[in-house]
Amino acid sequence: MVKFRNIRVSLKTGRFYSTRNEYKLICGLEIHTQLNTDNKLFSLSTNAPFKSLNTPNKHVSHFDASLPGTRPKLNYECVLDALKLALSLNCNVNLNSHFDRKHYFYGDQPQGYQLTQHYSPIATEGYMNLYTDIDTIDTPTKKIGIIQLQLEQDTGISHYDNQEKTTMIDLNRSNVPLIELVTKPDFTTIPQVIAFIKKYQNLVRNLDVSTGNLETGAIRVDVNVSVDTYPRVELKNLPNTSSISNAIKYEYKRQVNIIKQGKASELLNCQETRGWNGKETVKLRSKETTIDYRYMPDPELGCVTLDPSIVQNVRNSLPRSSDDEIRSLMEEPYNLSVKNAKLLCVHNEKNEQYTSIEVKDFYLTSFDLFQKSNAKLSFKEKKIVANWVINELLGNLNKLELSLREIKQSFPPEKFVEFIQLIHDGKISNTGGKTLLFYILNLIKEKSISVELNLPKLVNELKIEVQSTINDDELLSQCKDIIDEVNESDPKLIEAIKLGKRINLLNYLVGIAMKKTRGRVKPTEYQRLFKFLLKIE
Ligand SMILES: Nc1ncnc2c1ncn2[C@@H]1O[C@H](COP(=O)(O)OP(=O)(O)OP(=O)(O)O)[C@@H](O)[C@H]1O
Ligand SMILES: [Mg+2]
Ligand SMILES: [Mg+2]
Repeated sequence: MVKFRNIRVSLKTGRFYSTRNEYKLICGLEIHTQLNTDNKLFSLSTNAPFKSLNTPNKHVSHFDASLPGTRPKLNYECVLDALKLALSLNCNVNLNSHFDRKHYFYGDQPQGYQLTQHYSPIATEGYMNLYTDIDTIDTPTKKIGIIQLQLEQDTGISHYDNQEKTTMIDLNRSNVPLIELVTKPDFTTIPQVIAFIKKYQNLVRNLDVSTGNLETGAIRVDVNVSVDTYPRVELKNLPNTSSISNAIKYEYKRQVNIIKQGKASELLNCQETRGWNGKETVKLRSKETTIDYRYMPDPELGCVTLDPSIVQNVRNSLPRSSDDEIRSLMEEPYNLSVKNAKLLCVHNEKNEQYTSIEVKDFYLTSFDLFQKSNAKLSFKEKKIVANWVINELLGNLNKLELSLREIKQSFPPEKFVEFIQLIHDGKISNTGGKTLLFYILNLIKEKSISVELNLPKLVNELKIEVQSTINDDELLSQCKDIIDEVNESDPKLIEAIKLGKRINLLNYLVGIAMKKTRGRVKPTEYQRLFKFLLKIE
C-alpha cells in the first residue's frame, strides 16, 4: 500500500482508495409540474388527471389519442402559467420559444414522441433564494440557479394487471400540460433540496398554477446526485419529501462507499438512472443504454411569439413573494415570530379547516381593527392579536373540528376584536378569555347562535368578569386552603417556595387558584396573597 495525500493505492490491485472523511455532495433537480388549467396543452379536452382515475379514457380528444390527421393547437393559458412561474423565479423570458419532438416508443405515449421545448425553452437563467430563518437551511443564505423552464406534454398512464398479465392504458393524463424546471447542480446538502421543493410547492400554489401535491404526482421530482467530480446518478420515482431525503442519503453513502473501496472507475464511470424502492436505490438504466431521442423541431406548431408588453403585464400582476410577505409580518407593527409569519404565508395542504390565506386575512383585519381602537399599543400588547388568533383560535378549531369559514359568520374579526378588547381592558382574565372563546366556538359548532353574539351577556352568564372589589378575607381563606392541600400531597414543594429556592413555583399555586375562580381574580392579586401567607418577598 502506497499513501499519497488523501489517496492510498493498493500495490496488489493498483486500485485507488480515498482516505478523506469529507466527500462533497452535489445535487441538481428536474421538477415536472402539472398545470391546473381547464384544458390540456394542445387540445380542448378537460384537464382532470386525478378526478377521473375511476373513469379512464374519459377526457381524451382525437389528438390526445394521436389519431392520424389530428394536429396540436397550443393552449395559451399554459403559456400564461409558465410566464408567471418563470418571472417569479427571476428567469429571462424567451420571446420566441418553440416546441420539439422527443421521440421514444411507449404504450402510454401513442404519438411516438413527446412535444417539449428542448432547443428553445420559454425561460432560462433564473434563481431562487433560500434563507436560514425562513427555509431552515444550514447556511445563512443559498442561491439556487435555474437553468431552464419549459412547457411539455404529460404522457398517459399504464396500469399493469398482474393477474391478467395485461397492461391497460389510460389516456386521461395524455397531453396534460407540464412545466419542466431544471436547476443547476447547486445543492450541497439535503435540507437545501427539501427547502427548495417546499418553497417551489408554495410558489405554484400561491400563483394558483398547480395543486403542488407530490403525493398525487402533480409535482414529480428527479434528483441528480454526485460526489466530488464523479458522474451524476439520476434518481426517479420519489413520491414525497421523505423519500427524496432518504434516497439522497442512501445514494450519497453508496457512492462514497464505492469511492472509498477504490471501485469508482468500474462503478461510477458513467451516468446512471436509479429508482427508489423505499429502502435502497436500484439501477434502472445506465446512460450508455439510453435511447437517442432524435429531437427535432415540431413542424406543425409555430413559434410561441410573445410581445414584450405581455411579459410586463404578467410581471405586474404577480402576487407579492412569500419571502416579502413573511418579512413584512416579522416587522413593525406585527412583530410576528418567523414561525407564526410562515403559518400565515405558507400553504398547508393537510389542513382542511383553514387555509393560510384565510387565517392571514382574519389576522390582518383583526389586527387593524384592534390597532385602530387602541392608540399607542406597546410591543407586547400588539402581540395579543396573533396570540389569540394563532394559538387559541386555531388550536380550538382543530380541537372542535370547525372550519374558519364556519365561524366567520357569527364570529367575524369585528366580534373577535371586541372579545380581545375584553381581555386587553382587564374585564376578563386570560383564563376567562379561554373559557369564553371555547364556549363561543361550541355554540357555533352546535349551531346555537341565532342572533348576534352578545359578549357582555356571555361574560355575565359564565361569571368570568374580573372582580373589581376583592373580598380579601374570602380570597385569603381560599389561598390558605390551597396551601394546605398542596402541603398535604407535596410538603417539600411549599417548603421550597418558602425558602425562596423555587420561587417560580408560586405561579403553580396561582394557577390552581385561578382555575377555582375561573379567572375572575387577577393573577397578580393571588401572587400578592400567596406571598403574604408564605411570608416571602
Ligand atoms: N455533477 C452533477 N451532480 C449532480 N447533478 C448534476 C451534475 N451535473 C448536472 N446535474 C444536474 O443534472 C440535471 C440535468 O438535467 P437535464 O434535463 O439537463 O438533462 P438529462 O437529465 O440528461 O435529460 P432528461 O431530461 O432526459 O432527464 C440538472 O438538474 C443538473 O443540475
Ligand atoms: Mg434528467
Ligand atoms: Mg430533463
